Amino acid sequence: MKKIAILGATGSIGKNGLKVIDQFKDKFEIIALSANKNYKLLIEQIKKYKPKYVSIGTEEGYKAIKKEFSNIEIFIGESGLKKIGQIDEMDILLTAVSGSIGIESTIEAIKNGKRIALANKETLVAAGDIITKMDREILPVDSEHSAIFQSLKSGKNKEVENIILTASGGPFRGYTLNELKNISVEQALKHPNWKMGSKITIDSATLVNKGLEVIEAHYLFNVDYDKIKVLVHPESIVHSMVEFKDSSVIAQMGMPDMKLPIQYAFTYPDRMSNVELPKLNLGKIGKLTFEEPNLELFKGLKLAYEAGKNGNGYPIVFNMANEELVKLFLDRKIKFLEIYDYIEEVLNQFNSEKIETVEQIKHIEKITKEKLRRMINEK
Ligand SMILES: NC(=O)C1=CN([C@@H]2O[C@H](COP(=O)(O)OP(=O)(O)OC[C@H]3O[C@@H](n4cnc5c(N)ncnc54)[C@H](OP(=O)(O)O)[C@@H]3O)[C@@H](O)[C@H]2O)C=CC1
Ligand SMILES: CC(=O)[C@@H](O)[C@H](O)COP(=O)(O)O
Ligand SMILES: [Mn+2]
Repeated sequence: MKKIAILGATGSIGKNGLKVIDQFKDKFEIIALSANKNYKLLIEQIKKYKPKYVSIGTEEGYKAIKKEFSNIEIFIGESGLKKIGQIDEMDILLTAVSGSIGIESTIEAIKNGKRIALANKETLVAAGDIITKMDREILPVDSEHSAIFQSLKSGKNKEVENIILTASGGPFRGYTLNELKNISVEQALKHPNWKMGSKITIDSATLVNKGLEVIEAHYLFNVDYDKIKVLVHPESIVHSMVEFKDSSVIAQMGMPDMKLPIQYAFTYPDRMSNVELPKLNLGKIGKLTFEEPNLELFKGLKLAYEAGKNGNGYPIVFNMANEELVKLFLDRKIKFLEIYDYIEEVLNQFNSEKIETVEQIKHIEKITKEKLRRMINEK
């Protein structure tokens, strides 16, 4: 039995992770679960999966869980997430929180030699310079990176010519600048193919998600940015591709369902049948289409390439500015295109520094948030 801990069990990836575990009761068991605000769902999950440890984000949630369960260890807040990362009995940590809040827990689990099933891309974007220096086993859960990981098995790393990340293009593919000016929150939350949490859904609409994924791919696979390409593929069936030196292109395909990459990260190097996973029927789908992304209009992707290439703290600023701006957009405090404007402005004001510690990351994140607040208030 492999023991799995889930950071962010109440979210979209967390719940899909639990659905995978439901199919393999003889192979996986839950050792720990975490949530932020949704303690009611966490309580239901505790009843079903009987974890030994849980972590919750709020005092109210802590009290409610404590009242109901006397036999589990309950942690709270950011330090609670870190403690989940330190659990010795755990075999695999599924990092399914949204945002760079997952950094410390992920680093703790890596230090302890645990397998990371990594969905939480913001953590790798912000802490890639630290994490890539550690001995680690990271199995990508992000659908594109799982596809690349699988496709890379067809050749040697030094034989890779290009990594081609596919992008759905989001709900605003083909829109004009004028049409993008007055996008509503409701429009931006309608992803054409995937049902995901609100933060990543907005990131998909701005193409910042693809930008984060470019940086994620750089850190995961140690590939230069000029070899990481993005191709818009509105059907989200080809999850990504690897082009090798002999011009052979290997792609991984499947229906858009996150249970597959989650399961592969749990079962790797084995593959297992799961009746819950939808079969791909290309005959029924008919056409697969591809087009180049519009980097001038969807500036989030262009800014991500620049931040990634600059390195030295720029990816931290890019990511944190975006996290804050997405919250403001969801709260209807800024407009859709202002996400790009403010990211660009805050990146322009940053002075690069070599990243060696988590404290540095936290400091840069704090300064970024302060700068943004000032910029927005002064506007
Ligand atoms: N959803 C998807 O299909 C995909 C997601 N990803 C990545 O996976 C990660 C999770 O995405 P998704 O599942 O969609 O997100 P959701 O918003 O659905 O879930 C986020 C989870 O993290 C918890 N959480 C949020 N903020 C905090 C915090 N400050 N402290 C502790 N816990 C917190 C939430 O708790 P609560 O609900 O209790 O408040 C929830 O359990 C992201 O990094 C995303 O980019 C990658 C590929 C696909
Ligand atoms: C499911 C997944 O991995 C998401 O990151 C997805 O890729 C988002 O779709 P976009 O291609 O629209 O960003
Ligand atoms: Mn993805």
